[in-house]
Amino acid sequence: MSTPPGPSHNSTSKPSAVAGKGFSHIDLDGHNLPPSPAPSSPRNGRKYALATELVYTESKDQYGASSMPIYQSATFKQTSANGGSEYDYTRSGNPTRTHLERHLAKIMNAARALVVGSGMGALDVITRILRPGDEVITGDDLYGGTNRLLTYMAANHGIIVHHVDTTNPENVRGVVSDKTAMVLLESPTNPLIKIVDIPSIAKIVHDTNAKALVVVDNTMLSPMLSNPLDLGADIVYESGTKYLSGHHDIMAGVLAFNNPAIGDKMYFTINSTGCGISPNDAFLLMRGIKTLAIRMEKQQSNAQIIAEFLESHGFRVRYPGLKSHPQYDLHHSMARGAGAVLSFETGDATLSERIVEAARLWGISVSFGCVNSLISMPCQMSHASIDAKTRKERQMPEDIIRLCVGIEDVDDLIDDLSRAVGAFLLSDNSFKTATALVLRTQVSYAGMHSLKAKFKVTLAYTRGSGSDVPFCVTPRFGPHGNYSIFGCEATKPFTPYTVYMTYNGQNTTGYLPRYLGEDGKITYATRTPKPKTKIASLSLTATATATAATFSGDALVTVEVSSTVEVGTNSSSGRPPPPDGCKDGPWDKARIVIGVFIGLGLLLGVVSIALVVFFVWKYRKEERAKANNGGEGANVEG
Ligand SMILES: N[C@@H](CCSC[C@H](N)C(=O)O)C(=O)O
Repeated sequence: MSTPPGPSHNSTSKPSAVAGKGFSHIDLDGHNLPPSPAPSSPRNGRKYALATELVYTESKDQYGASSMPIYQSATFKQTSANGGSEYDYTRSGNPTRTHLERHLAKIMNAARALVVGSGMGALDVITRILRPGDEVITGDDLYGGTNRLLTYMAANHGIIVHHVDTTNPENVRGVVSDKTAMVLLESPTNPLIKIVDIPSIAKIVHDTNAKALVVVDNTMLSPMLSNPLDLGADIVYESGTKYLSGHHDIMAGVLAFNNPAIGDKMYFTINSTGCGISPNDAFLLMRGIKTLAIRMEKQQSNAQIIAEFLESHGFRVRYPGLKSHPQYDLHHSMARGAGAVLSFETGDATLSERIVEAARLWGISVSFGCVNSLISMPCQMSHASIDAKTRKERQMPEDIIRLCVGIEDVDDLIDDLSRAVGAFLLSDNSFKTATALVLRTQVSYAGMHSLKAKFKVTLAYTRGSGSDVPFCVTPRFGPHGNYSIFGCEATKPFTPYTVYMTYNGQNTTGYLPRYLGEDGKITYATRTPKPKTKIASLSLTATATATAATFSGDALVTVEVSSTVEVGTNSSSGRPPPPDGCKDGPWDKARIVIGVFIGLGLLLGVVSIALVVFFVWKYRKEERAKANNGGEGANVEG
């Protein structure tokens, strides 16, 4: 292996005098540099909790601007021909970028951070230290772009890449050697959400080869949830396009290190190749970072609810916030949260595709970390650059759907997902899953009565077109006999609102049961835009057993289901149910009448005022005209 300008690889070494020191005018290859290539981004040191540090900045702006201005300038005037100023040229450095880099170094627990134009740009800077013959060890599940760059380097630059299952550190031990120049890790991996034991791998690697660099892509967790430098990594990089900026309106890549020699090398490449972030994007990234904590908290709590929702409906969900994740403990030993990216499988790639395309609120988009929720099929999108054969070898499920959860109202997200998922689950060969949905039927009810009832439900399903076909089966009992509909059903958390139903082939939306008759008959309140009555604590659980199930084509199929419903409450909240199903009760009618009266009264008032104003105006006008006529006459005569 040839020797690039080499870092000491001592991951424990403390920051040198990089901070605050004038930049050396001799570069790593011993050349004299033009004056003042921009300096470093020394760590200011964290004093407060991370959420505080994210918004707390110290800048030496000449006017004390509380938000670091955008220095939209390519060049900087110097006080003498041989330097004298901190900046000369924005490729080398720019005050807006330096401010951002200092801030990032602080929140990433790094001695130094550097920012470039994209996450892949950051990896490019890192991998430029590799030389022909160098070996790289990386995962068998990793972001498609990373895989593409490594494959390119293997084909063109003589790098040897080993893909191993990094969830087992022993697999890394099996290939690490004195030829290993870099071990490149993701945790969680993208998109299979596998967890990698960074501290164990870092130890194995450094014990075997002190020169090998452990590099971690921390994009999925962000500094909010993890600091891989504290776990033994030598370099951490992130796509700033994602959680750090949070709005999918810029591209950015961040690199951070503790070893100053590594920092100098990375800076050398950035200055030489000109990939540093622009002042404008540096400003936007800085602004985004300030809201990282609040965004991540909301995204993460939404993700947890959504993961539980999908899991409770029988899907195989990959998310480290779920106890069922095989590496739950490992993840939480390294990170402060589970993040907001999860994936799940449907068992069929075409079905997954249809689900993704049926989503409305969830945008079909690559990337993650945005305030908006996104849905994607990695094999066709973010990881499409990994060829199908390799994907198969690496056991990447073609049907995997990746969800990147945003900050929207979680009930809306679940509604949309339920509808998208449900639109296709009750199709052809998927009935088993549909049955699972039926069995988990659980609704809440703002009722006042107690009920113990046994009943038999006949469920009819007409396969419709588009995504409006509801997915879950909810028994409906009305005064006109027992019949059934398919409705989008909430489990946990309870979604009090929309139910998508088909009854007699017609799609309609409405709410979960509001009315429970004295006779134990339940009806739905349909076509109600918002529930007027707060859903009370009463819960109704229906269990059902499917006895027959064959769906084919567009045929109407009848499924016999016997169910038991138990409801028990004496809740006194809410108003009494109307006597007959969803018909409006006396109070509803009274409210309509009162509303009409108030409306008419208001209208009458407005019209009366307008008339009075008009007549007063008319009267005054006539009076003025009369007075004017009289005056003019007098003058003429005089
Ligand atoms: N067309 C792009 C796809 C970018 S995917 C972005 C990303 N990091 C993710 O995981 O979604 C490409 O080919 O790189």
